[in-house]
Amino acid sequence: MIRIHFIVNPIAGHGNAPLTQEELQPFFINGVHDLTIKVSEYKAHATELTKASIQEKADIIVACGGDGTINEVATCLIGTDIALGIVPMGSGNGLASNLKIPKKRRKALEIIRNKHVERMDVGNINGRYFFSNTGVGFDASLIKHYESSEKRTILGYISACAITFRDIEKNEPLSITVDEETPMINPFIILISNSNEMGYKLSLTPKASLQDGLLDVLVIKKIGKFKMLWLGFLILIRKVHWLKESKSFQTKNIQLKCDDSEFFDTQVDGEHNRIDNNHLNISLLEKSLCVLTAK
Ligand SMILES: Nc1ncnc2c1ncn2[C@@H]1O[C@H](COP(=O)(O)OP(=O)(O)OP(=O)(O)O)[C@@H](O)[C@H]1O
Repeated sequence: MIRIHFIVNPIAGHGNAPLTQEELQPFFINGVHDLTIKVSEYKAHATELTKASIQEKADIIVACGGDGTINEVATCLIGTDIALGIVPMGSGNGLASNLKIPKKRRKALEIIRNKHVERMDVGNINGRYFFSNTGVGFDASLIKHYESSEKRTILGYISACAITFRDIEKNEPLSITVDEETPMINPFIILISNSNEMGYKLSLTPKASLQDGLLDVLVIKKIGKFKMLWLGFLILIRKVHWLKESKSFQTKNIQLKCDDSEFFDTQVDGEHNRIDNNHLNISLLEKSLCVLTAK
């Protein structure tokens, strides 16, 4: 018997399409697959449910949600032989896109049934894991405002974007050093990515691979508002490297240091995460997660 546990985030992707036992059963075989559905009731609950599923000897644990849900589930599976399945139900679904797991539920469930396992790299930022990307600067501020608005809708996103733009000029100067290089004052973004997709088919690190043993880093120095509009356009056409204030490179390990603050506001797989340390150590665990993908 193959024990498959589905951990469902009911609010992911605005919670419009819950997953039910009736919907799942036709894709699996009675007597071969033993299905369990668990619903996450609050932030970080998916991690508790996954730990319980590991105790219950699940063979496959499926994260049903977006990158935040995947992060909570997959964090418990690192270094185990339990395969992570994904049913993309989030808004952006960055990691699922990189893994070519379609949003069409039937196709995503077929991938789980077919059980084709690959190993992928996992990032680590000061002890916390990330699977898609992490970063400081504009994206971290945007997500912080988005989460505090409590409106997980496109309007909430637009309003968070407007507040982040407005506040950019007001921010206290923060001097940030990347590795041992010259400090930068208020860099626009420092994005460290394992995946080539950020969600919504957007990418700031199109050359990133989940299996190359490397992190792809994008650093954009402080830029003015017109340059930000130009950057927005370059993101849409996947040509961020045309911006002369940008620098991209690959590495296994990167250190960030902030001289003017005792903490970093970061985003980790699209969720705000305050790290109470003025030093960030970001590294990679090669091929440490088993994930189900299309062949
Ligand atoms: N029942 C719940 N009520 C409120 N929040 C929840 C609940 N269950 C899970 N969460 C939280 O929901 C957050 C968002 O989840 P997730 O990232 O999967 O969806 P999304 O934001 O729609 O997708 P994406 O990240 O791909 O854009 C996660 O931080 C998770 O901890």
